[in-house]
Amino acid sequence: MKPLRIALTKGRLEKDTVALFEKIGFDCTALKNKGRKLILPVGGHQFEVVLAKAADVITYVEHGVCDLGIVGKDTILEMGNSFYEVLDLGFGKCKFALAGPKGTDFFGGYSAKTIASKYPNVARNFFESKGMDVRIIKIEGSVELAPLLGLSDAIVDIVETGSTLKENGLEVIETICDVSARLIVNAASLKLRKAEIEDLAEKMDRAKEGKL
Ligand SMILES: Nc1ncnc2c1ncn2[C@@H]1O[C@H](COP(=O)(O)OP(=O)(O)OP(=O)(O)O)[C@@H](O)[C@H]1O
Ligand SMILES: O=P(O)(O)OC[C@H]1O[C@H](OP(=O)(O)OP(=O)(O)O)[C@H](O)[C@@H]1O
Repeated sequence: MKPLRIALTKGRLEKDTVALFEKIGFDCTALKNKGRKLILPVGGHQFEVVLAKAADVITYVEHGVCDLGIVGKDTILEMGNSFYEVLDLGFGKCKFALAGPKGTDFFGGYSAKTIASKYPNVARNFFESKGMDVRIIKIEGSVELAPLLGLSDAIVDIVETGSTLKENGLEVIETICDVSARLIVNAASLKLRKAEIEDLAEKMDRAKEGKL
């Protein structure tokens, strides 16, 4: 049987994923000593971990070239989902928030607002749910710069500790929703390799709860 292929978001979610796999008892030596290699065996040759950017994790799972993926809820909310989200992994915890310059009355006044975000769809849905018409500008990173430079009135972005906002004179105006890492599964894989996938998800769930 070929290994189950798991797309894993490079960066912040890697360490916690390795810790969870090791709690289950999967050998992560190759993943921990990966160098520049992008496809690594985990748990002997039971699994193959593919290291990818967050949005690409979803693309690979949707197209079925990876059976499973580990990705933040932020990326799922932004990109939509034609896959199954089977488990909240309980790490990579942060929030989506609307934030702006400290002390400004964002919802006061009648002028049309401009919002900068790396997550334009999340921002659009948030303002649509409020019945507010805003202009949204897509920014690729360090979104906090946009209001500081006068490009936008506010931002929709991830907040974890709040340090980036604080150090740049910004504050949360409204929290939008919680974000954490999720286990996602390709629809066909879930049918064809149901037992293996359910077994893995159950192990990850138990390890997360400290029951292994
Ligand atoms: N400050 C944060 N605190 C906690 N989790 C975060 C934080 N920022 C991002 N995340 C989560 O970790 C995931 C990966 O973030 P990471 O910063 O590693 O890469 P990225 O922001 O998607 O892309 P880039 O490589 O361009 O920085 C995010 O999609 C989100 O779910
Ligand atoms: O509340 P904090 O703990 O300060 O974390 C929030 C920051 O972390 C993320 O940025 P990241 O470091 O991923 O860089 P980016 O802005 O380039 O995406 C996010 O976009 C915020 O800027």
